[in-house]
Amino acid sequence: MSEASERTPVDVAVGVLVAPDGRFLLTSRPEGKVYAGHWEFPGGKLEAGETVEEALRRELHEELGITIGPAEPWKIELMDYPHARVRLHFCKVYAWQGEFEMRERQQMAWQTLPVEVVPVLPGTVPVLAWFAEERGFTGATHTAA
Ligand SMILES: Nc1nc2c([nH]c(=O)n2[C@H]2C[C@H](O)[C@@H](COP(=O)(O)OP(=O)(O)OP(=O)(O)O)O2)c(=O)[nH]1
Repeated sequence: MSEASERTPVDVAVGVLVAPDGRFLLTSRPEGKVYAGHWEFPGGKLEAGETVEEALRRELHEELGITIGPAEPWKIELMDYPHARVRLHFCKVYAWQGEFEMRERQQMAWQTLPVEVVPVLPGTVPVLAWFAEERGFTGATHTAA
C-alpha cells in the first residue's frame, strides 16, 4: 500500500450509548485487534455504501447483540495512529432493544466521570472531555495508563 493511501482516513461509526441515569457504555477492544484490552466506545468501520447510522446499527448488532434506535450525530474527530488514520463519527444513542451479549468476548462497563476502567483508547479521551464540558465536570476524566 502506498503511503498516501495508508494515510487516507478510514471512516468509523462510534456509538455513545447513554442510559437514563447518565452513565455511558464503554467496551474493551477484543483480543487480536490493535489496542486489544483498551476501553472505547463500541463501533467499527463503515463498509462500502453505508451511512454512519447504518454502519453503527450493524456494528452494534454484530458486537453487542442490540438493535439501536436513532443515532444522533454528535462530534467528528480525526485521529492519527501509527496503524491508520481514522475519522471517528461519534453518535449519541439513547434507545436500544435486546439483551447485551458480548459477541467478541469483549467486556462492557457503564461508566460516569471520572472513568474507572483502564486503559482507555487515545481516541476515547476527547469524548470524555466533551462529556466533562457538557456536564460541568472538572478534574481528571480518566486515569492515564
Ligand atoms: N470503535 C471505536 N474505535 C475507535 C475509537 N476511538 C478510536 O480511535 N478508534 C479507532 C480504533 C480503530 O483504529 C478504529 C476502529 O476500527 P475497528 O478495528 O474497531 O473496527 P472494525 O470492528 O470494523 O474492525 P475490523 O473488522 O477491521 O477488525 O477506530 C472508539 O471510541 N471506538
